[in-house]
Amino acid sequence: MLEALVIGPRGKMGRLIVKSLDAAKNARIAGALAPKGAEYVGKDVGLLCGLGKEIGVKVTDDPESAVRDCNAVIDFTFPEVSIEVLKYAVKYKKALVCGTTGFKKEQREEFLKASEVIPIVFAGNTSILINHVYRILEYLAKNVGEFADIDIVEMHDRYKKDAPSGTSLEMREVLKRILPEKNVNIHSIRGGDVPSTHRIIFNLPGERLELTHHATTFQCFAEGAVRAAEFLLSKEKGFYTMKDVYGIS
Ligand SMILES: NC(=O)C1=CN([C@@H]2O[C@H](COP(=O)(O)OP(=O)(O)OC[C@H]3O[C@@H](n4cnc5c(N)ncnc54)[C@H](OP(=O)(O)O)[C@@H]3O)[C@@H](O)[C@H]2O)C=CC1
Ligand SMILES: O=C(O)C1=N[C@H](C(=O)O)C[C@H](O)C1
Repeated sequence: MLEALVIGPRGKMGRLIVKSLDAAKNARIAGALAPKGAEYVGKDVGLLCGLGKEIGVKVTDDPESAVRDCNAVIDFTFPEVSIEVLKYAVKYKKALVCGTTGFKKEQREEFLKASEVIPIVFAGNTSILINHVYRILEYLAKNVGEFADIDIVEMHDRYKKDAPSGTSLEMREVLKRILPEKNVNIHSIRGGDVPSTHRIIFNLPGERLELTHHATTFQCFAEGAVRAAEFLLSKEKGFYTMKDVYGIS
């Protein structure tokens, strides 16, 4: 059974992850970790996250006990926070789902290194459809990429801190693996309350293909995160992506 620790339960994603865990059959919310001294430390997680009921688990700001008392950590916060969380996950040998974006290269490498000890899903986008889009991009890159001008346009709400989005960077990585010399521009737009849109444009002389994914709510990301944590329970160590979680070959 999944006994998950949610990092940042008051966050946009943190709240939804708590809700998804509450709705999942074989899962329990083992804990919720807030920043040191946050005013909601000690509150019941169910009430904080809008479940409309107490679940008997209090928000804590003690990472040691929080990580020790779970079997998987789900973290959608900030790069600096996630790097701290990673250290505790390694110390207590716990599975880790990291959905945070905006990492520097050196920070990403720390996750790779840690995956020699613990199982990690590292994913800039946990939705099922986006992970199928990655597969479609491989196909297009192989078959028409050489002749196409390729651009990625991503749009998010005005509160999103990082740009380009983690998803658009992953998309470019997928394309560059097949077309290392190709210039793929990313165009980032921040505004209003758009949850998440990614459009990949393949421009050929005389024709154009536009592939667009819209997340209409953030629920798809939260459900993907819980599925990733469940996936990790049978793994001892290793670096996984959502393609592994969804079985996309
Ligand atoms: N992989 C994916 O599919 C997706 C990834 N994301 C990524 O997830 C990340 C979070 O996004 P979002 O939920 O919108 O951000 P929010 O700003 O809404 O939430 C971040 C949370 O982190 C908490 N936090 C800050 N410091 C600490 C700390 N030291 N310990 C514990 N918690 C801490 C904050 O707490 P407090 O509220 O107290 O300030 C806040 O609640 C971003 O990087 C975003 O890009 C988002 C959606 C999908
Ligand atoms: O709203 C966000 O923040 C999101 N972040 C991820 C990203 O950076 O790609 C995934 C999704 O686009 C939502």
